[in-house]
Formats: sequence, structure tokens, C-alpha cells
Amino acid sequence: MEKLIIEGGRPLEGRICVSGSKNAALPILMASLAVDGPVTYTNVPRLRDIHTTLRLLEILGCTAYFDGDSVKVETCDLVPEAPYDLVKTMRASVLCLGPLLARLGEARVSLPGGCAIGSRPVDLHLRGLEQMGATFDLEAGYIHGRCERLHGAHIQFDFPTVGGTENLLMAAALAEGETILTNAAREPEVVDLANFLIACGAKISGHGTSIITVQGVEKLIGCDYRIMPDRIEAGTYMCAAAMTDGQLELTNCTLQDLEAVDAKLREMGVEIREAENSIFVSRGPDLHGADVVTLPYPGFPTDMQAQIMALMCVSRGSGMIKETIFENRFMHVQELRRMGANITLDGRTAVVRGIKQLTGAPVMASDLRASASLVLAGLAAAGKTEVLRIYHLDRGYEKIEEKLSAVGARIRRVKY
Ligand SMILES: CC(=O)N[C@H]1[C@@H](OP(=O)(O)OP(=O)(O)OC[C@H]2O[C@@H](n3ccc(=O)[nH]c3=O)[C@H](O)[C@@H]2O)O[C@H](CO)[C@@H](O)[C@@H]1O
Ligand SMILES: C=C(OP(=O)(O)O)C(=O)O
Repeated sequence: MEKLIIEGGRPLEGRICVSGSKNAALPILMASLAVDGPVTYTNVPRLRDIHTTLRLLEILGCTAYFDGDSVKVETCDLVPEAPYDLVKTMRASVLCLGPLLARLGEARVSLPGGCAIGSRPVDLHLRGLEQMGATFDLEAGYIHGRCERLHGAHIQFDFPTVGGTENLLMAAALAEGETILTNAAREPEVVDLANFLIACGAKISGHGTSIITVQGVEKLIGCDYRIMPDRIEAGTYMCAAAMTDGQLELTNCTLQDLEAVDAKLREMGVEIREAENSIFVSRGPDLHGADVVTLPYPGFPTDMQAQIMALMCVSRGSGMIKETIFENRFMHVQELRRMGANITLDGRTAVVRGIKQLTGAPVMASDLRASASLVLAGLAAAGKTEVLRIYHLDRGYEKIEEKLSAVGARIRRVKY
């Protein structure tokens, strides 16, 4: 096992290059299952989940590998079964359901199950695919789907599910006829997937709005595609600059997909300036609390909730955070309290009363963004913080200790 040791209290100054987006890369890599011919991807982050996805694609009958800075994927002899061993380590695996059904008329995918942050059901994915002609059985923990060629349908989501919209988009791209997705997710990562499918020859319009229309085509062809920047990694480092009283320039990103985070940080007093393809962030003279509600895009992202909580812990006054997306995404609260944070929790609402400085402590990461909040807290805290179980962090942050060390943090990874 590995842990991070952080000697906190040092302002971060300099430039960090933001990596490609994990949450865009995972569905887009999975979409290669729907494509005939080779695809070359750039700006793919080297993360644990990406390596897992490449392994899964190989098991499903593709060649899939890093070739220098790019990733090459080509479908060869597709196999319909995504095994439990891989799916249990990465929920995004369920995104192979749509493209496999569209391409093979069959998919047998281990049911992903919940995780630390919530139950994470996939009923809306299955209901939509059923409307397109698939039938499903549950067999020994696997969802077994079968269909003739999928057909277009009008699918009204009960909730603008990100994964559900992505699965249905991939299926609809190859279905017969027109599919209309209403109350669809509008997240930038969904738009990136739609743009990738369009680059492969799909006929999609309305992506980025809540009504997406897809005219199915017979076949998708390979292309070269650059994955969008990771808006959540960028937001995390924006918090790091403010919390450590530092000044960071974040390159390879824009504020375009970060409106809600940008607005909330500015409301809290953080100074933010945008240049071409980069963002400058510093603390500002009066950092203070604010109220945050997590919502589907364009609302404040649940994936930034833990990080903004860490920032509020060291801001003047108090703030309230309501988590509406996942029922159990407050696992970081207990750990932040161990560092002196003043947080009270009532169901899905947390009240944070800012203190002058956190104190370093050994803390345990429970999930990806909780881990990020503990690293942020450690960077701002007086003394030494040890963050245990950082395998969660490695799912979502490329070279985190290298990037932070380069801007002045004292942070190192050790085995234990
Ligand atoms: C809307 C939202 O913020 N989605 C986030 C969610 O995407 P992810 O795709 O994992 O989750 P969904 O957007 O599908 O789920 C959002 C909500 O819908 C519910 N649900 C979803 C699918 C389904 O079939 N049935 C169902 O009830 C979930 O329990 C959850 O409460 O987690 C990702 C990782 O943190 C984030 O990057 C996404 O931004
Ligand atoms: C929880 C996250 O990812 P995943 O959906 O892959 O679990 C995340 O990106 O914050």
C-alpha cells in the first residue's frame, strides 16, 4: 500500500498543466467498441481507471494500448462478456452495455454495484435500452442483454443521468431510425462523447441541451480525437491555490465548463482570471464561506463538493453544503474533523464554520474526491498530514505529487 506524506502550510506558486478528463475519456474509450476501424486518442490521462478500461477493451476483443502520448484502440473480434473482476473496480465498465448491444446484439456485463458514495443504480440505462428493443435477465450478478438490431425510441429520463445518457447515446448512434433523449444530461463530458461519435460519422444534434436527437447510422468509422481537459482536476487545483494563499496558473484548461465552480469561488472571494487556454487563481484578501448545492450540470458538480468543503474549512465565517446527487458523499467530513475542521452534518447538509488553520494528522481516504479534499487540507494545514489509501486518488489525479511538488508543495509518496 502507498500513502502520501504532506508537510503543509506552504503557498503553492507556479504553473500546473491540467490533464485530460477521466470522466470524458472513460465513456469515449468505451465508445470505441461501437467503431469499425482504428481510433487514436490524445490527451488521455494515465490513470488507474484508464488502464482498467484498456484491459477491459482487450478482454472484449479490441487491441487497446498507450503508444507514446496517444492511445490506440481497434475492435477485432468482439466478445460480449465484461467480467466481474474488472467491473467491480470501475463503475464506468457498465458503459460497454450500449455499444456491445448495438454491435453484437448481446452483452453480458457484471452488475457494477454501489460504492462508498452511494448505491449507483443503472435502472435508467436498462429501461432506455429496453425501449430500444433489448431484453435483460439477471444471471448470477450479471446483466445479460439481448436484442435484434436496436431501434430508435423516445426516451424520457426520470433524472438527467450522466452514465445513462452516455450509454443510450452510444446505442442510438448505431440503432435503426431516430432516438430522442429528453431530460438528458448536459455535462461537458456527455458533449465530448457526442462530439467523438460525430467525428466517427454519427448523426447527433442537441448535445449540451436536455433534448438530444440521434439518427442511427449503419456503421461508425475510426478517427483521431483529443479528449477534453479535466474540469474537476482544474477545480481541485483552483482550491489548492486559494487554500494555501498561493498563486497558480493552470494551463490546458478554460473556465468554459467550470461556470458554477468559477462563480462560487469568486463569491467566496477567490481571485480568478482567464487567459488563452489557462486560468490564474489566487486567494484574494477576504476568503469567506458560501452556500453550495450540488446539482446536475450546469449546477455545482458533486465531484467538486469535497474540495470546496476543504476550502470552506479555512475560510472566514460559515457556509452550507447540500449534496443532492449521492446519498453518502460526506465520508471526508470525519477525516477533516480529525484535522480540526468545524463541520456539522445533518443528513445531506453540512454546515462548515471556518477556522484559522487546520492541523496535520493521519487521515484515511474513502473515495476519489474525498481523497482530494484531504490532500488539499494537508497542503494548507500546519504540520504533517499522512493520507492513507491513496489508490482512490490514483483513479482520478494524474501525477498529483509531481504536479504539486513542482509548485512548491512538500509532498511525497511512500510505501507502507
Ligand atoms: C448528475 C451527476 O452529477 N452525475 C455524476 C455521476 O455520474 P454517474 O453517471 O455515475 O451517475 P448518474 O448521473 O447516472 O446518477 C445521478 C443520480 O441518478 C441516480 N440514478 C442514476 C442512474 C440510474 O440508472 N438510476 C438512478 O437512480 C443515481 O443514484 C444518482 O443519484 O457521478 C459521476 C462521478 O462522480 C459524476 O462525474 C457525474 O457528474
Ligand atoms: C466518483 C467519481 O468517479 P466514478 O464515477 O468513476 O466512480 C468521480 O469522478 O468523482
